[in-house]
Amino acid sequence: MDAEFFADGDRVAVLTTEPVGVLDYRAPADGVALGAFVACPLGPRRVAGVVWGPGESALPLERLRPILALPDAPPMQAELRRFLERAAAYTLTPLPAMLRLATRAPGLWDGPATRRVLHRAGASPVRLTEARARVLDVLDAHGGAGLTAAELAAEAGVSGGVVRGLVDAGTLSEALAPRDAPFARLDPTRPGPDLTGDQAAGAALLRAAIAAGGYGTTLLQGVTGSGKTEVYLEAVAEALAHGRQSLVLLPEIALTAEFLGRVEARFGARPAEWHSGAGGADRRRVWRAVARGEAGLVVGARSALFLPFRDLGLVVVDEEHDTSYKQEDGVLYHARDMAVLRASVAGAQVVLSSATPSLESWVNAETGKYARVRLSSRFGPAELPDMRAIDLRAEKMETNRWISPTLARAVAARIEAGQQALLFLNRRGFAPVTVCRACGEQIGCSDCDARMVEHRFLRRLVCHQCGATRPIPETCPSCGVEGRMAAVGPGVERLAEEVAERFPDARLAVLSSDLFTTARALKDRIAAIAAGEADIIIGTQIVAKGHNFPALTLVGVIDADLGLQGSDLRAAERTFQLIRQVAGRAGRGARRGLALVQTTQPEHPVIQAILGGDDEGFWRAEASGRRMLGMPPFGRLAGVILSSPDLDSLHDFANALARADAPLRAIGAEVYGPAPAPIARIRGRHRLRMLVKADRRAPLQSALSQWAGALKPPANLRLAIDIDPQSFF
Ligand SMILES: Nc1ncnc2c1ncn2[C@@H]1O[C@H](COP(=O)(O)OP(=O)(O)OP(=O)(O)O)[C@@H](O)[C@H]1O
Ligand SMILES: [Zn+2]
Repeated sequence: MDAEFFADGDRVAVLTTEPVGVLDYRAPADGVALGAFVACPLGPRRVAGVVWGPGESALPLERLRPILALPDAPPMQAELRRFLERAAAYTLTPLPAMLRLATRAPGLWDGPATRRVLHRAGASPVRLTEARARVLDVLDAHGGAGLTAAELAAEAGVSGGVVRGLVDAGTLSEALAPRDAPFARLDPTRPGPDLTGDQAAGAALLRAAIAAGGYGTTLLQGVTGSGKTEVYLEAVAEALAHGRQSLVLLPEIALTAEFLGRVEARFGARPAEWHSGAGGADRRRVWRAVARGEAGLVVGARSALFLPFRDLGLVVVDEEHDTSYKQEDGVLYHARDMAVLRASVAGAQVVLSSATPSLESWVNAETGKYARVRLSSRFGPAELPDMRAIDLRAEKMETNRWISPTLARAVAARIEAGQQALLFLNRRGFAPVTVCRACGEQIGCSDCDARMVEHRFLRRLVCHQCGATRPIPETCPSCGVEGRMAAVGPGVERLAEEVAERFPDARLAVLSSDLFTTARALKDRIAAIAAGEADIIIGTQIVAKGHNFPALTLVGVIDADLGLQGSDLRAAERTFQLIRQVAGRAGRGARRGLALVQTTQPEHPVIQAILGGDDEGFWRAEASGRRMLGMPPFGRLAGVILSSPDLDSLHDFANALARADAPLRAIGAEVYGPAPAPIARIRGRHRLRMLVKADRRAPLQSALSQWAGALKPPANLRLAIDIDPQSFF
């Protein structure tokens, strides 16, 4: 067994966050623990690292430089170190890059500043006014941890004078405490809502799994509005009762506002929040509270998986099918898979929650690898929406109009009745294509193989690949003819224009990620919609996820065919999930909802599956198709993306790589390509793709690293390997 502590002058190996990886150093005078977060000199700089084990270099001890341990942070647990190693091996990511994900809390090294906080010191004052009682309640809710006078006054909703009065009376006294304010303790003994039979059975199963300890994964498969959140909060309660921490991953930070409120209603306090949009001080506070075990529940984005939990007992992946769980740049990882990996290392339970699970998770539940909890009806009187297709071939569509007469009538009827309607179009901007009517030229990005998208709110064309913008031209850049540039096709902004013309008195809300500069603004907008401050909501896929809009009774899908085009392996699955999810926003209140799906191919099997309600039949058909082709989850894929500004050297290297495929053939894998990527150039870099397909049990990662490691790419060429790719652009 490894030593757990290194004394003064011992030789230690430190994993740094730099590309050099592990380097040997000398333990400092006070010694240092295995896993300690340290700062170590590297040339003229000081870099972050973690003590990874005993040093192994042959350098004389006096040549090694000493390290500095991070004050008042517990060492990284063996569990997290093992997880980082296994995640690195699985995703073929260098370990230092993996460690960077686990140390992304700015200001960790700032001095241990203190702040003045108040504690209970004496008996309650004789004159216990209601305001004073509130202050004491707030302090008690924080479990004895102190708060500053200002925090206390704000949280209790009283003036500073009330707090000062309690100090003068001797009930509170001031002390110095570490700078970061503590998190209020969540109380798992508070009663939850009365669960329905299905919900109670599911909650009991999850609670028992947590009480038993150890790893396990459960698929929580319940229709939209069935109360999945209530059920997994019972699992959180059980983990809290056992003194273990929980992590709830949400696919969209706009969803956290509602979730925080529900946690507060259930446990009497708010959880810690972790996402990249949070400020540095907030992140440092969460990181430390998580490391010390003081934060019982963290809600966050996928990067929260790399937090240094003291005792992780539960990970929930809400909307587990959501595509945003796959990180598509930098370290390429899938948060759902990494959640399962981390939990298996930590001896924790995983709950994957969805109305429309990924085929991967569905198959794992079918084969018994995952347990399953089913919720087959909506909570309370709410029913699942009625779903119908609108056959666009039979509708009289005006040019440059996207709302069919049938859909327009349905919208008008809802507004008349004082209800909300949602129109869904998964396309940002005003129009996807700007074309010259004189010569047919389509305006493209100068650095990418992509058309520029008109954004009318910005009054500019935007490249959705690289973000480059330019003014909307008056004259054609190709033929020079003036005044013939035209917008072709719809985006949400154009749809909004049509809605404003057709329903001039309706209040519109357009939800598209690019229209909100801050997460706060988006959250506020969503809360306003839920409160009824809009009649018609127009949105991209951000409206499909988990929102509760009680007055919403009609969902119109503008173009159901959009996702069915192309040859993407998951086109059918994604379309099914997206349309089902967005339809699931309708009729969550007292009135039954209706979803109208505009399509030119109502007989298409995927459209039929969406309308028909035979979900299990759809997944079975998808699964058997994939099994026949040896595609995931029945076979394994790795995408290889090669990019370079220089096309010739890119081709040469890709061809050399393809010829050197012996290590891949040795495991029975097939190699396809190289071929130009569907988006053949991004930010001035040409792109080629290869695809490696292997048997489910083949040692794919080791073969890939042997293969790609044998050839040295020329300068400027980047090679990225995407294990279990979700996108193929
Ligand atoms: N047992 C219960 N008691 C009271 N309210 C409940 C109960 N179960 C569910 N609800 C309420 O029903 C609504 C839907 O529940 P919830 O949001 O948990 O569903 P969901 O399955 O997560 O939905 P979706 O998949 O669409 O996000 C919520 O407003 C929730 O508070
Ligand atoms: Zn571009």
